[in-house]
Amino acid sequence: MNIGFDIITIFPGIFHAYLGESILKKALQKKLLDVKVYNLRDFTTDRHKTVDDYPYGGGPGMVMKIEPIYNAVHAIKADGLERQIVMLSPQGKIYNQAMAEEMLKEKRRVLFICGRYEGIDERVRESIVDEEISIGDYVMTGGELAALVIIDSIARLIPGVLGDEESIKEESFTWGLLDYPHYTRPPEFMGMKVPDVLLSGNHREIYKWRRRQAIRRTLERRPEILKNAKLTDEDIEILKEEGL
Ligand SMILES: Nc1nonc1C(=O)N[C@@H]1CC[C@H](O)C1
Repeated sequence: MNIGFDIITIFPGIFHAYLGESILKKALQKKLLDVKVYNLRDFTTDRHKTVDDYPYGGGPGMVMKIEPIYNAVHAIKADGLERQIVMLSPQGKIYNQAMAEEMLKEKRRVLFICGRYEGIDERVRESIVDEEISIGDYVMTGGELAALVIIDSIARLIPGVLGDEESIKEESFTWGLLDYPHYTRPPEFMGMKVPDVLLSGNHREIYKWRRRQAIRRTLERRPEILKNAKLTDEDIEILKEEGL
């Protein structure tokens, strides 16, 4: 059984739009993953379907109420499946590829609580949430994009979702490095030529060139991630040649 996602949001259409296209649409059709989207307003009890209210203590904006979220989580969990309940917020652990791989490996269903407004009543964090995740140090209008980023980056790791499983093995962060440069036809465009080695058909030389480019690019742009990279002795030689 593959990983599954439940999503609590006041904007279900955001998910239907993104998950209704391309690779993820096909993956859902092939049941390589499962995503259920719940409209938080369906778990309110008043005729206005209220999900937010004014903040105690005053201040700008509105705060998401705990009762609808509690009702939604309680109803979703009634199927008895074990879930990791994740709240998306800028105060969470910064998301990365290692977390994507870990969540996939755990295969535990993930329930996303997507915030809106100024934020969510703190008692949700205290009594319902297992983990808080942020996709970066910036503030969005809602947590929906964060949930989609996590779903997308995990789904593409599921065998059979991408056409070519090889691409996962050699991409940014899988080596623990930034990606190498990619080229396709034409071989020359406005005087810019494709590196000869890529036209040589020599797979060993092409691999070495790509590895060198990935190391060089990582050194230039993100030297801090080198310390966690899975470097071979040959890589160490390249680093020395690159002056490190
Ligand atoms: N960065 C992030 N990573 O995950 N979520 C966010 C994020 O900005 N959330 C918004 C904050 C207020 C609003 O409720 C939703």
